[in-house]
Amino acid sequence: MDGNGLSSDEVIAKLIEMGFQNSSVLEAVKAVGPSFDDALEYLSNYSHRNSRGASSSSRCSTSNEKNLGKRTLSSLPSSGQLRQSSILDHFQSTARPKKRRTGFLPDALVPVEEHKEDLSGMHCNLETMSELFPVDCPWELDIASDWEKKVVSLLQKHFRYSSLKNFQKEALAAWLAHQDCLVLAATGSGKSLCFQIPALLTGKVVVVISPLISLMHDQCLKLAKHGVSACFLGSGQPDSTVEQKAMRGMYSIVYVCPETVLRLIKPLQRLAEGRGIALFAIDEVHCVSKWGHDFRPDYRRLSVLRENFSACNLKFLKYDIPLMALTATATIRVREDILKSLCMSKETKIVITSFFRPNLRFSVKHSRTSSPSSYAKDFSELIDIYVRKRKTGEKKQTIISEELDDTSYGSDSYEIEDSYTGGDVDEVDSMEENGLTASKGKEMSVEYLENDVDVFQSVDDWDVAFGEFNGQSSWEEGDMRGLSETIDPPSKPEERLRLLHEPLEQGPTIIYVPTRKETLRIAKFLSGFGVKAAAYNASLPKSHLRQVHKEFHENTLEVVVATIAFGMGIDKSNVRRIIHYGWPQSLEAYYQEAGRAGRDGKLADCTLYANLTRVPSLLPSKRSEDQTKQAYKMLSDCFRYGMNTSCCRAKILVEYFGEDFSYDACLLCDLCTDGVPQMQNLKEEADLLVRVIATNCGSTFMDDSYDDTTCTDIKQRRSMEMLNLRAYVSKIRELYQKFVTTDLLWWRGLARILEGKGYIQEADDKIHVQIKFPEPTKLGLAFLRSKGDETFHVYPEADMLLSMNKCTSYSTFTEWGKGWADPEIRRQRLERMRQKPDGSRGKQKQRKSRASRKSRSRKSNKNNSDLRTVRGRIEAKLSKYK
Ligand SMILES: Nc1ncnc2c1ncn2[C@@H]1O[C@H](COP(=O)(O)OP(=O)(O)OP(=O)(O)O)[C@@H](O)[C@H]1O
Ligand SMILES: [Mg+2]
Repeated sequence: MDGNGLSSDEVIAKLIEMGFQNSSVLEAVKAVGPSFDDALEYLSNYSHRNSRGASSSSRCSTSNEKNLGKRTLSSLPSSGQLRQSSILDHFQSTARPKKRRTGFLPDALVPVEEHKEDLSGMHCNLETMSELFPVDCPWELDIASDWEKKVVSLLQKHFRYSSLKNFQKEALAAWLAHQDCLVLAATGSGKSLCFQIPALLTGKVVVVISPLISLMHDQCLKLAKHGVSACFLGSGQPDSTVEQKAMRGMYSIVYVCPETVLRLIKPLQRLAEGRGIALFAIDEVHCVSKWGHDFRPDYRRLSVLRENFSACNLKFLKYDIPLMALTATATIRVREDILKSLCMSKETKIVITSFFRPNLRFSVKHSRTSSPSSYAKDFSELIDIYVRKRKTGEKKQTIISEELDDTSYGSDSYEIEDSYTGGDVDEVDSMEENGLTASKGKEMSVEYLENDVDVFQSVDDWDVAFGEFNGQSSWEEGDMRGLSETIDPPSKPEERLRLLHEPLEQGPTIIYVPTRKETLRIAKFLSGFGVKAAAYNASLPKSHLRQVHKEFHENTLEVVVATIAFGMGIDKSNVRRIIHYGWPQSLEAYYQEAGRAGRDGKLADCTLYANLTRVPSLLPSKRSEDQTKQAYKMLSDCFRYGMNTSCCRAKILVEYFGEDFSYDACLLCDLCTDGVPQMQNLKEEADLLVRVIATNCGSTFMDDSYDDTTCTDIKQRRSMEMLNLRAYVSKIRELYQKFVTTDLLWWRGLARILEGKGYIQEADDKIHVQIKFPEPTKLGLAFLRSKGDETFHVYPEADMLLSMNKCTSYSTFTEWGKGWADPEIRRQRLERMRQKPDGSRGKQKQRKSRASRKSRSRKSNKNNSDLRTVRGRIEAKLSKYK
């Protein structure tokens, strides 16, 4: 320390800052010791000595002199050995011995301190880089002191955000402490920033593992806008040089799919030794788990990251490179699986925020969701909203309403109107007819897809022309506008109540459907009414998908009708409606997709239209036995969510993810606003159902000693005797006249309620979405024996309410149908049919059904030939691009 309390390093740095040459300063300190005043005096004398007889080589170049500006203070030596201060000098003077490295400075390096900014955009070799950000240099010490301040300045500079959110702070603090971190935060909460900031803060590279190329592409584009260089690698990357450049450290953020990261272990190790890797971020990490909704086997192999990037394997590392795993949809079981599968450290910091999205308004509606007549009923409001916005003409409005009111509306009966006002009518024709309006382009029109479920896309689902994104200057006018509109979602109950009275703002809609075919059918239907709608599913041409993405982000599209292929991570702030048209496959998928709505914090609607009279059964086609079981379990949870009539929807959703919902109710969902149905005392019915089941299962079940978990011999026997719920309901109808007309749908709801109470359970080894082979439990038998309690008050569930509603239009529950379930009515009807003198009615019926079979087959032939024509057209068009 010198007399001013400065260390020798600080004395050196200060003198260099003042503009003295590096070598002179070192010589001065060597000569007079670490004293600032003495060294300054020495340098002054040195200057005089030199001005008298120094060689020109020791003088600073004249070009620097003119740059000195204010720095050439009168108090400082005015001679030529002073030169402009450079951060490189400072680092060189204090840096450790150089290591040999190759590579480039990142093209959009964004150093923290102001003076480092001079370097952005510059290309120099990595030797300089390693001086700036030496791998084993304790940059963390430098950053740790006031990292929050530095982050805020980066946030403002690049993203125009004023501060970090608490969970983002926590995640960054864990990373600074070299800890692994699992971030569980709601959709749209800003998880990406947790792994983007470390790249900006350190100048090292952040490697992000992401499941979809479309998602990587989206994020790279955004980063480029924010002035951060990024690229993605993988089979979707057409430019082979991008990978080499990335491995030499030219991009701050490198997105890779799991397959690629596994292939690139060695180059990544070299990158870690060169520019350095600040962090491995595993986004959408629920894909690791078999118990999650979107399992990707390659995600499980990511445990190699821990092995290959630990300090004990890579000697140049002081600490293991931290892992940061992020998701918005992980149940407790999935979380445990993630930690274990990725070999995350025992000290992994778990950062968890509420999964609650207070500005989302959830509701469930019954719909057959199967034909244009249901589309007409369910989408009339949507069509009105979008078409009214553009077309003020009364005529059009009337036409739409008339058409939509016609519930007998057949699949072939609607006319395609001019629609798609933004485009040239000629260009729209066949595309619109086929629901592919996105690209205005003449790409293709299809109705050729099988009824496929999009399970998941392979990582190379997306081909893009360019995979590198150079950070360009941030913030165009439009972006700024977008940002200023983002608000904090209402967390206080009174704020949420206020939302109730606000209309939805304008913005796009995403309709999620289970099958690829439906994406086309619904997009076609909506386009027919003039809505700018487009289909999106994994089997459509990449060029079309790209176009949909583009137009969706540019607000040119009003509605995207998609399978789950258009889900994870999509970050568009003003999506106002998410419609699920048909049962989703899990609540995780549902919440993930619903999470695309209202990311600007404003009110948004999430509506599930599902056929509440049918038990869903559509499952992914490729799955193991284990996965099948899990898939049924998840589908079952989803079904129960739809059937629920008594508990706030948001509460069910967040509790599904293991969160204690602290708000009681969201105040916005259909059940919070419309209220719950009246409770009913179903003691008699419940008693009856449990009794009939218990009686059939054998007298042992009525025995006091029965234990539903341990009695294996009974269980073996019962598999022989298993009756399904339908059979029990028939028995009840046979035995009790009173219940002859109570349909199966109603009993199905009651069975679920009894199962929920623990009175009956599934006897089958398989998992069923709805209890199928009921057997009584010990609790159920106790319920039968209980004499005192004569009430069993419950809320009827959605299917029970539907069956009680006489106006139900679905055929399975018509009086005619019900009649056949009644043995007496059935006997009478059969008798009457036999008695017809010439069986005329029977013949007439046969004729009718033959005619309808013929017409069906004609239709299907026509469809097939249409299909062939369309396919031909598509192939012809696609061949042009080959
Ligand atoms: N600190 C912040 N201040 C203000 N807005 C922020 C902040 N961090 C993130 N955001 C906003 O949050 C939006 C969503 O961010 P991001 O895409 O990272 O969400 P996510 O949590 O990854 O969601 P998902 O789970 O759906 O992928 C961003 O577009 C941005 O506008
Ligand atoms: Mg995300």
